Amino acid sequence: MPVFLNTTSPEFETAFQTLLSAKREDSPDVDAVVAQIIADVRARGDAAVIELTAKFDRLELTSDTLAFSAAEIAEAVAKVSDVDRHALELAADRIRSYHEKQMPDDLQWTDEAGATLGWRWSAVSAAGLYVPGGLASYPSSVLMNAIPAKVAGVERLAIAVPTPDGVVNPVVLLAAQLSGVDTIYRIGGAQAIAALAYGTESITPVDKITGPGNAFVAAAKRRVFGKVGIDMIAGPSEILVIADSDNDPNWIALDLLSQAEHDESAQSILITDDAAFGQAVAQAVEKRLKTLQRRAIAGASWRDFGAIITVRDLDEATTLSNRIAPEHLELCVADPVALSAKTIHAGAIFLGQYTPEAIGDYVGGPNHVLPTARSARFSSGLSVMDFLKRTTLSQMTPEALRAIGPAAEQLARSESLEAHGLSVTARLKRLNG
Ligand SMILES: NC(=O)c1ccc[n+]([C@@H]2O[C@H](COP(=O)([O-])OP(=O)(O)OC[C@H]3O[C@@H](n4cnc5c(N)ncnc54)[C@H](O)[C@@H]3O)[C@@H](O)[C@H]2O)c1
Ligand SMILES: N[C@H](CO)Cc1c[nH]c[nH+]1
Ligand SMILES: [Zn+2]
Repeated sequence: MPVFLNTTSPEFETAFQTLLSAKREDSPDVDAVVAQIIADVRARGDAAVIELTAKFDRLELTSDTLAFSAAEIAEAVAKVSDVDRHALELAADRIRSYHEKQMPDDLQWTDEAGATLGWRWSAVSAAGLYVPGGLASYPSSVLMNAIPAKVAGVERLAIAVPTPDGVVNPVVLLAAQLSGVDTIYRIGGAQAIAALAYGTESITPVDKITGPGNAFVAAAKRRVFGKVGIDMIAGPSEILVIADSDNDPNWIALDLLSQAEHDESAQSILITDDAAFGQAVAQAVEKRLKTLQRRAIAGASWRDFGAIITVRDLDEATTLSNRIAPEHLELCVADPVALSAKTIHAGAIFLGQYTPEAIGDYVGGPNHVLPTARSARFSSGLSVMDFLKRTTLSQMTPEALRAIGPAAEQLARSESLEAHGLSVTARLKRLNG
């Protein structure tokens, strides 16, 4: 059973704190293993990647087969049904047009001192997208990672997807093709991250690595950060639903289960101003769990991390929601726009009872790679900005240098950085004759 909390109870604050700090991920000591794998890939390149792929994915590769060939991709993609293709194309189109609107403008102006200032955006040259293997291999996540990169203007896009026993999801390959991915490597884990970051004889290094993965992938991303950029370390999925009693309990139960079925460590929380409605949702969840395909995973998540919180009113719901800072927030209330306006910490907000979170996972348009584990307090979901860098621009005229140079000379003196000051002084001397 999930926990049932009520804000009128004297024990509420302690129980809520426990909910917020629940440790939802096993963190086995993988870092030492990952450090060793990265060192091995750096030292031995292809040979290390090939050996580790044989060991962990039971797949024998050569330098020539690390990447799928064009013929292999075409053969796999031909197996995708028309209905799957059309759904993926619709999703890709909607994700692309949403992300196109995120592109920021360059800006330049001349200030009162006569200095021309500004900034210019440019894309990273190459990005590597990690796609988890096996059952966790989601074509939708390929679109969500690759399309913003392409919209940002990334020239070279590579994917690393492990294919345990040689098995690959053809829809993943189609998603890569639709998004404009150049190369698809059939490798995974820390060795894939190391190869993308440092390069090998057959794998050209990239500048930025994005995408989710297991503990080995996450530890490797942390370790290669600095050599390359990374997006974030994504944790287990989360959903918080705020719902009044004017909802179908069955719909809300399914929304809670939609994230619970991702992972035993996922977290689904309902906040409602009607205790009886909360009970009805809890019953609907139990009923659904009897037949859901992924009931073992969803059931464990709901039992260990699920919660139903009864509040006095919807203002109190928003206060709690901002403290939780969920990855996904559904507002199934009469005036979702008003509640949304009061929300300051959430990765993505879904307004109204006709906007299930699953729409955002696939076809809404906004990105589904979002901050988890309360990191929505200080970060945002994946966007074109993750694949862009901002370069600042400054141009002084003689008048501008005369106007602001002396202050630079003074600051250089106060920092005892003589050459700094002199580089300004030398120019001012010439200008001032
Ligand atoms: N947040 C999201 O959007 C999202 C989406 C999809 C998947 N995921 C997460 O991605 C993860 C997928 O995990 P996965 O394991 O199925 O696939 P994965 O691709 O992340 O990892 C598979 C790789 O792990 C490495 N590995 C496994 N055991 C190892 C060991 N003992 N030592 C060294 N390396 C080892 C192997 O190299 C293997 O290729 C899950 O945690 C899932 O929740 C998250
Ligand atoms: N909800 C996941 C992110 O939290 C993303 C996803 C992919 N497929 C379905 N859902
Ligand atoms: Zn999902």
